Parts: sequence; structure tokens; C-alpha cells
Amino acid sequence: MSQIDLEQANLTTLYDRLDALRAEAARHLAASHPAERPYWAGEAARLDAVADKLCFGRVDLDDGRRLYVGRTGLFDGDEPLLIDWRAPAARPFYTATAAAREGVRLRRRITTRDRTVVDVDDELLAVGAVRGEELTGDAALLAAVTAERTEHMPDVVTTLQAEQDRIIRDSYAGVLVVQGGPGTGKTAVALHRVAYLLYSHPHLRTRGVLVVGPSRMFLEYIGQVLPGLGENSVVTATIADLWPGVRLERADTPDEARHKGSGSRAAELAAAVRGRVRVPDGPVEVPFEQEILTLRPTACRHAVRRARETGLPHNKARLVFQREIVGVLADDLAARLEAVTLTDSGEAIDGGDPDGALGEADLRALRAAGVVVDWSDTGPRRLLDEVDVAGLHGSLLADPGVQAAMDAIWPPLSVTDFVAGPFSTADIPLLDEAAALVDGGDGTTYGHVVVDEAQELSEMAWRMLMRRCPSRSMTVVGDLAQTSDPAGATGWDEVLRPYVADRWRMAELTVNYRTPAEIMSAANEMLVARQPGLRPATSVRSTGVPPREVHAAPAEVPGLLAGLPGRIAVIGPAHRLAVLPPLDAVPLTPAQAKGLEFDSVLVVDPGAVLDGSPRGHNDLYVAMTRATQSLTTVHLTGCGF
Ligand SMILES: Nc1ncnc2c1ncn2[C@@H]1O[C@H](COP(=O)(O)OP(=O)(O)OP(=O)(O)O)[C@@H](O)[C@H]1O
Repeated sequence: MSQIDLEQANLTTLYDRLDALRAEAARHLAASHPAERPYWAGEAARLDAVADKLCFGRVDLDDGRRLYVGRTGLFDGDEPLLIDWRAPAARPFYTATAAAREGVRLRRRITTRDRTVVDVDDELLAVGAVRGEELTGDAALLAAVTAERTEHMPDVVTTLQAEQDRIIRDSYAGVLVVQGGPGTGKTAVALHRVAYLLYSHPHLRTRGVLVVGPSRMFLEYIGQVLPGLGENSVVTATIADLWPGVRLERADTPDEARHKGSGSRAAELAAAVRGRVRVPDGPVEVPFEQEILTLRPTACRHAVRRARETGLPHNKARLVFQREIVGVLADDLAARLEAVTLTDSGEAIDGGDPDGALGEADLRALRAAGVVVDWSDTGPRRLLDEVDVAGLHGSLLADPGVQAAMDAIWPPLSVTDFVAGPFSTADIPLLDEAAALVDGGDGTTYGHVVVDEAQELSEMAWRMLMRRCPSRSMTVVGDLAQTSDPAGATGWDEVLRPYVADRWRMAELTVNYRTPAEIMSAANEMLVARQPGLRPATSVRSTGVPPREVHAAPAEVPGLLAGLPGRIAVIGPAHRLAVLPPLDAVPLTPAQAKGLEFDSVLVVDPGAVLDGSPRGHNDLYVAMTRATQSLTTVHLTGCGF
């Protein structure tokens, strides 16, 4: 029996088992109690998702055991048929090398199409040269990285590399920063890490995981990775998506973006909200029913202090303030009601009975104030018991005159009192900050947050994300050399320290799986000239084809696309893209191209990209490093720029 036949027999057993589980899930879905159906629907979707490339690896161990590794765990009774790639037992499949074998004698990569084994690729680790921590599975990896790109990012679970695996399985606690050059798999690693964390920390399924990306297009591009790994419960969003319902109608200048993104806006907003509480200089007269009550500044100050001590957002602390003020007014009112009825010496006046019982007028006043009066009780008594006082509080609170007096001191506020439209993206964190100060926001939080292209986030955007992640369990993915937002990050420590002190750690990725060496070297040369000290990532392959540089009129650009391989992007400043004729390619600005990749890339007017913003060199670097096969830079001619 050939090795392929042998693996085919095993694969058939695995699919039989999977089919049995799918049939069981379908049966439960049809027959179970409605409350249980969402679970079975999720399980059925998960089992469907893992069916493609169900099993992709095998390790033979020194102790004679043979383990198959795949997208999910499958068992025959207690006997493991297939180990989930996230299980500890599967780890050596990714990390074992000839130098550190971890008990692995042989690693086999199994390539399947539909339910058929088409290839097996063996690495014998027990013998052979010791090469340190080399890339594993070269043939499978090269096939993966040279494959033509589609509009969706593929998962790379079959060819994860050791340096990536270490990051994926890193501890859940604290903030892990994954820094690495373009194409080093930061996004891929972050998404596989989410799948791993959901597997190893099931409580995250209820607490939720949020993945934040730079654009909707990017989120669509990565959108199939987690479902393909059987994980359907993760929320993906841009910063703007986290504040739904706002129309983004303006673009900021770099200076405006920097200003709006600066952390000092937080203190300013806090001061502005605080400043809306105004204690009066002198006594305030408060009309209530037939009475004019008095509020003194000391009482107001005391109430304000009590409200502030709670630390609640403005509109919630307002209720505490009101309770305090109403307490003061109620005392004032009670004293007056008593005074109407009895003098200090206990004499009845103003219609009261000599025995101290209430007169008709008093009873009417009390009833108007919402105080419950026991009509059968005519003997002397304290006028207001606890129930009366509560009733009085309610009446005072509901009274428009009292409300107006309190609102003049501690008004109800709304977010738009502080951040006004038309809004830009940089206003979103300001709106969120204002909401946190005014009413506490919607309070949605997650158990783990992944931030992709994290170098782009302003200090205000970080505040917004930290509010959604009280556990501070985060995976932060980025490349400081690709920062293009004027308010973006220049160092991870300065970004994270305010929130987690030194509870953050950095892992680096060093191998570029996307961009061939020839393109990478041109991009690095361009960047290093403007930003010395950059440590370029090593490309995993070279194509022998250097980037092309051409001069062409806009009308000639479509002709430049002819013969380019695969999916093509044309990347340039918006006003340059606007002068091009319709193209059979995806037109993108460098900001829109963030995180995406294409087989072929045409960068239009690199000079204009460089001059387009203070971080133009980072934009050009991003544009050049999107290509997996071919890069052309086009200097536009004949259009009077
Ligand atoms: N282990 C791997 N096996 C196969 N392909 C891989 C592997 N790691 C990464 N890749 C591929 O390399 C490409 C780049 O990955 P990814 O987009 O995650 O990089 P990145 O570091 O986020 O890039 P950038 O910062 O430039 O956006 C993707 O096509 C990804 O599928």
C-alpha cells in the first residue's frame, strides 16, 4: 500500500466520523428544545466549517505514537482520531525542528482536495542536518505563499511557522504586542491566536472577543479566516463601527487629526463636562406648590461634592445630586409645615387644633405635596414620618419648578453638547469619550480585544478601546514603520504604559511571507533613506523579477496592467486615481490598502504619495509592500501636475 493510499484510508475514517457528528447535530437541531437550538446551530456550522482540509498533518513520536493534526478534535470513544491544531499535543507539529525535536521522529504534511489525499510531504527529524530554527514544511509553505490571491485572506493553519506558533499560544493575560514588518503574518497570527484563545479559554465565548481593523474592506478581507477555523462568535469592527449611527461627512487635515487624537482632549472634555455644574453665588428661591423654598450655596456645594464622590458619569451623578438637594428642600418644607401648625411652645396657630392635630389647610398642603395623611388619626404626632418624607421627595422631584432650579446647577447633558458635527473618523473617539463622561456609554465590554494595524490608533482611540477591555487582555498587532495616521503611534511603551504599566510584552515576527525579496529590498531602500534604523524582515522567497519603474500618461495606465498576474491593485493618492481611465483593477489610496494584499500592484505617482502627508514615506512603504508577485511604479506624465 502506498503512503498516499494509507493516508487516504485514514482520511476516510476521519470524514466518516465527522459525517456522523454532523448528522447528529442536524438531528438535535430539528428535535431539540428551542432554547437549545442556537447551540446545535452553532455546532452544525462549526462542523461544516472544519470539513475543508479537515486533516493536514501527522507526527510520529519516539514513543511509537502517531498523531494526526487537523482543524478539530475527533474521537472514537476515548481514542483520539484527530487532534485539534490548538491542543497542546498538536504543538510539536508546528514547533519541532531537527535541533529541538520535542520527541518527534517524523512530521508529515498531508495535502488534500475535497476528501482525497493528493500529496504527502515528510520531514525526518530524527536524522539529518541540524539547521537551528528553520522554516518548517518548505514545500507546503512555498505553495501557500505563491498561490494566487483571492479577495479573502486564507487561514494558514496548515503551514504555521514556529515563531508564529509561539505567539499564537502565548499567555492570555496582559497585552501582547506583535510587531513585525509587512507581510510577516501579524494579521494571520492574531486571528489564529483568537481561535486558540477561544479553544483554551472557553469563558471567552461568553465574554466576547473583539477584532478591530483599519477599514471595512480589511475586515471583509480577513472575514473568512475565523469562520474557516470553526469560530463564528467573534465581533469585528473598525473604530467607527464601535460608535454606530454617526455619518462620517468630513475629512480632517493632518493637523486637525493630530489635535483631535491627542490625549489632552480627554482632560479638556472632562473639564468641560465638570464646568457645566455651576454652584450659585447666593441663595436660590425655589417655588414649590404655594411655598417659596430656599437653596443655599453651602447646601448646593455639599450636594455637588456628594455627587462627585460617587465617580459616576455626569448624568448618573446628577441623580445623586438631585437626591441630596431634594433632601434639603424636604427638610425646609417639613420645617415650614410644622411651623404652620404649631408654635415653638406647642400652641396651635393658623387653623390648627389646640391639641396639635392638623388643621384643614395643613392637611391640604401636605396632600398636595404627596404626603400620605392618616385621616383617622387626629391625636398629636410628628407631622412627617418616613413614608411622608419619601412622598414629599417624590413630589419635589416631579415638580417643574424644583427641577428647573436643580437643572440650573447640574443640567442634564448630551454628548453633542461637547462634540459637534459634521463628524470625521477622528471625532469618533471624542464622541465616545464624551459619552463615557456624560452617561457612561453603552457599557459593552469584551474578554479579549485584538487591535490590528494598531500603529494607526490615536491616544484617544486607545482610550476608547481600553474602556471596552477592562481585563486588559489584548493582542496588539502593528508595525511602527507603517504608521501613516498623523495621530498614530511612534512607540508601544508610550501607548500602553498609561493603561497597563509594564504588563505588556512584545513578540517579533521576522520573516516576510508576502513580498518577494526583490520588491522588499526596493521598499526597504526607500524607507531606510528616510527613516534610518529600520530592521527589514527577510523575505521567504524571491521571484527574480525586480520592480518596474515607468513613466506614463494616465491614458496609458490600462495598458500597463496587461499581462500582470492575478488580482491587481492600483494604489495612489485619491486625486491621482481620479485622473485615470476605468481600470480592470482595485483602485485604493495607501490608507485603504492597509493590511490588504494583491498579486500585482501598480503604485501611481510615488512622488505624490511621498509628499501627500507628513508620513508619506510610510504610505509609500505600505503601497509597495502589498504585492505578492509584481510591483510597478508609475510616474504620471502629461497631466500638468
Ligand atoms: N505560516 C504561513 N503560511 C503561509 N502563508 C502565510 C503564513 N504566514 C503568513 N502568511 C501569508 O503571508 C501574507 C501576509 O500575512 P499578513 O497579512 O498576516 O501579514 P501582516 O504582517 O499583517 O502584513 P501587513 O503589516 O503588511 O499588513 C498573507 O497572505 C498570509 O496568508
